[in-house]
Amino acid sequence: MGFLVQPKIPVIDMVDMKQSTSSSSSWSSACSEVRHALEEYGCFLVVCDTVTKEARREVFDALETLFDLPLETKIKNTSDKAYHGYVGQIPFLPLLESMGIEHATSVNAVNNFTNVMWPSGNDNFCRMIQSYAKLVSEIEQSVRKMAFESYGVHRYHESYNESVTYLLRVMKYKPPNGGETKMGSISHTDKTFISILNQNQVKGLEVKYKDNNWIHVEYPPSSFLVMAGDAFKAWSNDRVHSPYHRVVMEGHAYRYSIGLFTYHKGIISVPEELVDEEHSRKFKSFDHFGYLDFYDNDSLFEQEYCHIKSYCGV
Ligand SMILES: O=C(O)CCC(=O)C(=O)O
Ligand SMILES: [Fe+2]
Repeated sequence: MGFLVQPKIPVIDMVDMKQSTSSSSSWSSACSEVRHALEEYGCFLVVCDTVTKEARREVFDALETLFDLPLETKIKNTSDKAYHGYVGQIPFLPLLESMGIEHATSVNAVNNFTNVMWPSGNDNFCRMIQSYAKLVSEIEQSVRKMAFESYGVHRYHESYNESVTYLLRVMKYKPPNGGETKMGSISHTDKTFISILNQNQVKGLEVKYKDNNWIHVEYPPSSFLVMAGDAFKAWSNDRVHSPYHRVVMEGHAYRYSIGLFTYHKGIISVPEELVDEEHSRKFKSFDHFGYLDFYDNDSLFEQEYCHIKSYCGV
């Protein structure tokens, strides 16, 4: 009789990578691990000590204070882009509230957001959030560099850096009352290139594996979940998997989470190196924010089908 082994999200330790040079064998084996995790799971947990325990705690304390602001203040978080401003009060998702801070690695942009929320200022919030976004954006750049390198297309890394834009989204999920749905967020794929997530001590995130079973995300200490979005899937000519995921709330505690979401200003094209006889072109060049609009206007947005294929599949 065999035992069923539950798949587990891979954990990649980057603490010791700082000393590695791009030509070292530990670097190239870490690049292969990143690629394997992205292709097999569409995500992995990265252990990284650049954001201290203290800084994480401060950020989650700050989120509590932010969401405690009156609703009329929070809805002032607006954007001309879908899913970039305040989201909440949704009848079929009563547990969720979230807000977005565009260009979150820039002090000025975070300052603008802070001044809308606290017209008399909140320097501490601004400093903490901008510094968190900056440190997490460095993790994003490292993992993207590793992925590009393992596909042999590192020459695109710098130009991608110039067109990347960072959205920091913060989420609050209240615990369900008896009888209320437990669904904190519907099953979806991210529309990003890469998303980097973190949570307070309250679990709830689940990722769908390729066998259709849901894996509960358990964050090891000092870790972040790196997840590929649909834009990465299309860029990689369908090699990278962008997994369905959802939040299911159990218990009585409030859950807070924070995600750094990357979008690409302008057009994304599959690198010519990733198209050959064995791998015919699967995606046309596409406008990343155009895809976000397409998804936002899709009457089937709640359904699990490949939205990116429908937008720009060949
Ligand atoms: O709250 C989480 O951990 C995940 C949130 C999420 O999937 C999203 O905002 O796209
Ligand atoms: Fe998501």
